[in-house]
This record gives sequence, C-alpha cells and structure tokens, in this order.
Amino acid sequence: MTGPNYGQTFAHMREGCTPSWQAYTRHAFVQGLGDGTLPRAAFLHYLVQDYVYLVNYARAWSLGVVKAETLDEMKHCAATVDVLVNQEMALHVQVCAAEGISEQQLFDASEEIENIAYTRYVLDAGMQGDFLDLMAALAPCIFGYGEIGLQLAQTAGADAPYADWINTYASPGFQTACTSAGAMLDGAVTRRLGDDPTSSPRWSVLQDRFTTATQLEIKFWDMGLRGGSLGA
Ligand SMILES: Cc1ncc(CN)c(N)n1
Repeated sequence: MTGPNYGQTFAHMREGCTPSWQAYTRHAFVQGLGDGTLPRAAFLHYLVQDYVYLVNYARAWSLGVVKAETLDEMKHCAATVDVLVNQEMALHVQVCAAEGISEQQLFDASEEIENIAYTRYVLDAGMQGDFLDLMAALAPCIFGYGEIGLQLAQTAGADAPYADWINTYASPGFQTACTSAGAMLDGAVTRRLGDDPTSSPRWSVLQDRFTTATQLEIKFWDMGLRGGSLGA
C-alpha cells in the first residue's frame, strides 16, 4: 500500500491494517469533504465534536510528556500540544464563529459516544502502557489526516466548499508535523525495541493499538455523517 512517507514505523503499522486504513482514509465523509457534497450540518456537527476531540487528544499528548524517556521526546510532545490547542483548533473556532457558535459553546459541547470511545481509548492506552503504547494509539490521528489532506488537495480547488479544512491538513505546516512525528516515532521505537521492531514480542500489541485507533477513526466519520445539532 502506498501513501506519504511519514517514517518506517507508520508504514509498517499502516501495512498491518490495510483494509481498516483504507476504510478510514477513503470514508464517505472524506469523499464528501473532497467533492463538496457533504451536507453543511454534518460538517458542523463533526467540527463541534472534533473540537472536543482535540481537547482530549491534546491531553493525551500531554501524557506523552509524562511518559517520555528523553528530552527530545518531551519537547516533541510539548510542541504538539501547543500546535493542537493554538493552531489546529483555530480552524474549528473560526468556522464555528462564522456560524454563530462560540468557543465556549464548543468547549461545553457534550460528547457523542464515538468521541468518548476514541479519546478515552487513547488516554487509557497511555495510562496503562508506556510511551510506545501511547504513540501507537495517537498515530492514526495525525498520519491519517495528513494523508487525507494531501489526497483531497489533489482535486479540490481553492473555492471548494471545504477548502479551509482541506488546506489545514494539506498545508506544509501540518505535513511537516507529520514528518517530524514520524521521525520521532521511529527514534522512540528503535530506542526501545531495537533495529528490527516488527520481530519484537511487543509489536503485535502496538499494531493492535494502532488498528483499534484506526477503527475508532472510522466510527468518528460515521458519527459525523449521522449529523445532529450542537451539543446533541
Ligand atoms: C477525529 C480526528 N482525528 C484526527 C484529527 C487530526 N488531528 C482530528 N482533528 N480529528
């Protein structure tokens, strides 16, 4: 399976769950974002939920600072928290403000079951496990959106209905974040599992975490397609 190069570990894990990865990155919600046919209500519902998702996802990266073994790992996790809360969430705040939804409303929105399932799974992986367990569960989020952003940017024009969303994830800034997360992950894996990590007895558990998080991404898109009202 081909896709952007975000490092060896990601390539192995993506290869280890190809059908789920394809279902995630080529989901009907993704197609609708790309060709502009996604109903606006579904998009806004997703975006409100995604804001809350990012709050918890940033908490999980903060846990990375706690579980890190090197200063570089700590710096990477701390910088990612900053990007999430100060950059990626700005898209959500901006788009929702234009629709009359305030940031406080976003912060207070109640979570859909799929949202709870995904973020608590990731947090639990980090609480129970070590740095690699946490990173394996965090990985589908960043690399998947990087891949989707690039894929949609190939065909969507500047005036496409969801161009802002597409450009956020296709942007050089987000792509650099994916590349540097991939390099950090490769270093973290080599440090703990050596040069042949897929032969390690730990690999199947890490693959399982990556696959489960990928399946939870699919459920998150399903939730988005279902639509709903703010806070529902
Ligand atoms: C559910 C989900 N997955 C991934 C991303 C990209 N950070 C996101 N914003 N939301």
